[in-house]
Amino acid sequence: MKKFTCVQDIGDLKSALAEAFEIKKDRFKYVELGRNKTLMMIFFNSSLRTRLSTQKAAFNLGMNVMVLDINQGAWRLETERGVIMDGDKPEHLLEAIPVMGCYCDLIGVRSFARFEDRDFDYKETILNQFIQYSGRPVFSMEAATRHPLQSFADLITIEEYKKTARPKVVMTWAPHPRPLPQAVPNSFAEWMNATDYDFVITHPEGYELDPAFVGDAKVEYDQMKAFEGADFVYAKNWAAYTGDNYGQILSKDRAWTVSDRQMAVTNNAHFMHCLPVRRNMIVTDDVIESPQSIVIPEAANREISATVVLKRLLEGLK
Ligand SMILES: CCC[C@H](NC(C)=O)C(=O)O
Ligand SMILES: NC(=O)OP(=O)(O)O
Repeated sequence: MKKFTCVQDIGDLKSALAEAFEIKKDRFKYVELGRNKTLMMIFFNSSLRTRLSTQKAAFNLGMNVMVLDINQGAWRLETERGVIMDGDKPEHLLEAIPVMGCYCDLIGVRSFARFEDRDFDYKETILNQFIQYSGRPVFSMEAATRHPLQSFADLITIEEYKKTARPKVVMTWAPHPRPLPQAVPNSFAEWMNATDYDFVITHPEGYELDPAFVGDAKVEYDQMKAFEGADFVYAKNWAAYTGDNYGQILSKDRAWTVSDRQMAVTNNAHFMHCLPVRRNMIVTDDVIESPQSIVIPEAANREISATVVLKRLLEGLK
C-alpha cells in the first residue's frame, strides 16, 4: 500500500478485517517490521484518539515516532501557491513538506476542512500536496473529506458486535454548537456502502452530504422512522455541505439529540460515536452510559486499524 486516504486503498475488506483480528490477538506480532523506520505525524488540528492510537500502533510495529503540531512550535505555513509572502507566514508548505519527508519513512497528516472554499476542501488540497511533494507514503489522520482510520475502526467494531450477517446501521445527524466537518460522516458512509449492511442516513433537510459519499444509501428525513429496527446507531454532527450553506449550521434542534426515546424503537441497538462527543447535544448521558454504548471499544479499535494501515505501508516500502 502506497497511501491510505480512502476505503479503496485498503483493498478487500474481508482481508483487511482478517488482518485486524489477527493483530488484535497479538498486536506485537510484527514488531520487527518497523525497526529503524520513522513515522512522522503532522497535525494542523487538535486530536486525542488519533494522536495516541496511531503512536501506539507505530510502537506495536517497532517504529520511531515524531509528532509535529503545525500551529504550535513550527513556522506558520502558507498553503496557497502564488501568494506574495509578505504577511505573517515565514514558510511555504511547498518547502516544508519535502523537508519533513527527509526525516521520516511514513507521514500521517491531519488537516480538517477549512470551510472557506468547498472546492479547496473537496480537492483535498493540503493532503494531496503531502502526497505529491513529500516523497513518502502518506496516510490520512482525518483530512477535509474523509477519516479512514476512524471508519476502518468503526467497521472492525460493527463486525465484532453484530448479531446478524447484515445488520441495519443508521447514521444520524445530531446538533452541535460549532460547524463540524463532513469528513467523518462522508467516510463512514463510504465504508458502509462498501459492505452489504443495510445502511440508512438520517438528517434534517439541508444537511444532505456529497452524493459521491451517500452512494446508494437510503436517506430518511424522519429520524424515528430511520431508527426503527436499527442494530447500530452511529451519531455525528456535520455542517451543511450543499450550495451557499457550505460550512454553515442550519439547525441546533435538540429533538435530534439521541435519547432513550429514539433508542426504544431500535432492535436494542448499539450506540456508536467517533468521539469527542458533546453530551446532551449529540447524545444524552443515559444513552452514552448505557450497556448498549460501545464508544470505548470503538475508540480502542483505533489502535488496531492504525496498526494494520502502518503495517501495510511498511510492507509497501520494500
Ligand atoms: C474525530 C472528529 C474530529 C472533528 N471533531 C471536532 C470536535 O472537531 C470532526 O467532527 O470531524
Ligand atoms: N475520533 C478521533 O479521531 O478522535 P480525535 O479527534 O481525538 O483524534
